[in-house]
Amino acid sequence: MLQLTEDWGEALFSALSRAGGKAFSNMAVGYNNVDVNAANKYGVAVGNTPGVLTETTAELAASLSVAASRRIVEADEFMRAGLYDGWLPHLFVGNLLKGQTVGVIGAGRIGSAYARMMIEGFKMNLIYYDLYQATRLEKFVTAYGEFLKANGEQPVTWKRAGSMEEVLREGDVISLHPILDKTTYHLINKERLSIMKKEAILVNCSRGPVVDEVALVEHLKENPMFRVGLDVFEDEPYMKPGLADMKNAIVVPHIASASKWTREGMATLAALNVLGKIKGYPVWSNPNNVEPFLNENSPPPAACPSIVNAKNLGLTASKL
Ligand SMILES: NC(=O)c1ccc[n+]([C@@H]2O[C@H](COP(=O)([O-])OP(=O)(O)OC[C@H]3O[C@@H](n4cnc5c(N)ncnc54)[C@H](O)[C@@H]3O)[C@@H](O)[C@H]2O)c1
Ligand SMILES: O=C(O)[C@H](O)CO
Repeated sequence: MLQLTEDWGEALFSALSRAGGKAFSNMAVGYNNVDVNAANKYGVAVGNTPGVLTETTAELAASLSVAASRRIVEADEFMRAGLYDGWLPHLFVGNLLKGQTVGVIGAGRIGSAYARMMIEGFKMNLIYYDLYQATRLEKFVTAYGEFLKANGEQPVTWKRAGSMEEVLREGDVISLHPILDKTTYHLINKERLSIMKKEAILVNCSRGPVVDEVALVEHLKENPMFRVGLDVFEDEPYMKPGLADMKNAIVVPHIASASKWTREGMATLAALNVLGKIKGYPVWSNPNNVEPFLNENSPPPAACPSIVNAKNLGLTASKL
């Protein structure tokens, strides 16, 4: 069972295979640190831990969105520094979320859960960009909009953007939730930052290299009302020079999945991926529904919860 901080490629899979190893599992849903082709070459099953961190990660992205919008960290520092001198109309004025547009790039499990939180919680309108249509999310927003309308409130709306640029131009709060691969590396760069609203909020709880962090630091310097909430960084555990000095950045150390329930669930799923393979179990048919593996009151199904290269290795699917 491995951490996302370790890069697994040809040399390690070859060594694992020589040592008789048949399975490997990241204790993470993202597996950009794993060369799956190399694992395929040596017949090693690669596990990950989907689903169990969806809500926890989305909650952190929502927290960063609110904290950045309302300048909570800056205000906390100000208060602790003994600088508060009494109420003032212009003290830490931030952005109202209600009625604004939330932009989601990568509307998969976590992106969709985050979108729902911002829509249900703050009655924001949605614009999203993904390679695939997020049908369930669209249906939810439509139904919620109708519910609000029936109650005499302004309905929320959704739009699937034809391009990422459309989201960047229209979003007031934009949260990044794609996988990291070559199509999403430096997806947010100097040019794309320049088309965002001057007072927009950008949140990244996906992977650091999705954002060109050097360009971001420059943008933060030039646009003091542009704010970011970052859980992940290009060169973890380091930040690019200048980022730590920016008042308009909130930075936390890759804790998006750090709730007790989720971390225990991730450990359980990663262990069951490896154990299941050793026992010769088939692969669970729906890695988006891993709940049966997490029930403390009943034994887990006789299956590997999530093997990303199951098809490549010709592993059988569970009939459970
Ligand atoms: N910060 C953290 O602690 C933390 C926790 C969990 C997950 N993550 C990251 O979040 C990622 C997403 O997790 P998930 O469970 O929602 O995965 P997911 O597979 O359900 O969602 C990823 C979405 O990204 C979309 N996508 C892929 N390439 C894209 C592109 N070029 N442009 C736009 N969209 C694209 C996919 O179509 C998919 O809908 C993980 O891969 C991981 O890297 C980080
Ligand atoms: O991909 C993941 O699961 C995270 O980055 C760690 O929770």
